[in-house]
Amino acid sequence: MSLTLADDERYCFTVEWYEEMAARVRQFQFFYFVKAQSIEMYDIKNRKMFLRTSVKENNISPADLYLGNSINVCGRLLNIVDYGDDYTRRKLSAKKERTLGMIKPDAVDKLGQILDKICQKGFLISRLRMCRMNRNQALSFYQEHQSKPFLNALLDYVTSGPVVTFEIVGENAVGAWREAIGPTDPSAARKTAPTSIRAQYGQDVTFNAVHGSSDPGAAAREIEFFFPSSGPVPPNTARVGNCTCCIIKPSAVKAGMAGKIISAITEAGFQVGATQMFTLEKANAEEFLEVYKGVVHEYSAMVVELTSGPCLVLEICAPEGSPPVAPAFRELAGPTDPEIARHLRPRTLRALFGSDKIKNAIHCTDLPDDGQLEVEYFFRILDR
Ligand SMILES: Nc1ncnc2c1ncn2[C@@H]1O[C@H](COP(=O)(O)OP(=O)(O)OP(=O)(O)O)[C@@H](O)[C@H]1O
Repeated sequence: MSLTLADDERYCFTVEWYEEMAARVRQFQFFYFVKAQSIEMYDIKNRKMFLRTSVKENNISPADLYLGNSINVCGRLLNIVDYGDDYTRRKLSAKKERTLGMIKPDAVDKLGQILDKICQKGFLISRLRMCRMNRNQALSFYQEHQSKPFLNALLDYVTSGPVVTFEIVGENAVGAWREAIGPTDPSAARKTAPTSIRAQYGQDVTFNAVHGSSDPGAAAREIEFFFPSSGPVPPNTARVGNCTCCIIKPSAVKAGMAGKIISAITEAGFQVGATQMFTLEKANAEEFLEVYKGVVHEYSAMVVELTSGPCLVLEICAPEGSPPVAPAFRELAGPTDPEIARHLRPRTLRALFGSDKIKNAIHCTDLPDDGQLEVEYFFRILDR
């Protein structure tokens, strides 16, 4: 018996797409049919069907369907702005709680290890950026501690260097993340929650490595602080000096390899000057990869891969006075094809983390002179 769409479980959302050619935001009803594995979009203003496509072709799963997320459907970047019906709201809202996590300055050099641990604990990171707060911003973030005796020490601490902030989405995200980080004081954590993040990476009650929102209200406010839809945010930390660009590709992010790749990069002596999660529109991916158009016959597949989900962009830097970083980083990246890399250079990133020529774990800048340009593209032009 064939399944009609009317019998199928269906999730419905309101989504927005910024149509660049017309410079306007268009609204659609977005339908996700669970059993049929199909997607339909209905143009709200023009009251007609806009497109019908398959879930597989667009690499979208129910885990991607939550408010605030951006999904790529047929090359269009859609922002999920609201539930489209009560059934979807009831069914999905409890499963899609959000919270804010932060890696504090003393633990940012453990970024790879902490991200890996977050991933192993099964959390989904939906947005992430490295930034640096000034004192006023830190005071505003920690407004509930204005009268606490430790306020000054706390402000000194969180403004002493970059922090990495991220949004986690999932069932009971606030409580689950608080449990994962452990008690405020790392020495207590080492006794009562030895596998928690503070037990493993925290030093003392002030320098305790990570933050987690205390309740859903605080989470909403803190997410808005670091990821507002408009208005100022603490700036990203890109230095754009002796640097090169590395993109951990969507397939590697989805496979949970981002933390391990970052650890391999820092263990090889490179510094991560800045990092941010981006979900790219087709037009941006085409623009970024334009140098390969007509040169590399996998160009179209590279664009599809780069737009297939969130990627993590890193500014790779070397310590002061080092030789140009781009050629050295290309050595660590290894040959484009992971199969060749595994034969010739088995310790390179693509040999260790890539699966094929397109899903080869990372993009890295080809020509040394382009390193700054690629870093600027993400951190000066596309940032937010
Ligand atoms: N007694 C203290 N002395 C010094 N610093 C402290 C003290 N208590 C807390 N802090 C610092 O202030 C931060 C906020 O304190 P709070 O009581 O909200 O703890 P928390 O909720 O476990 O931590 P966070 O809000 O960072 O997730 C702590 O994470 C820690 O860095």
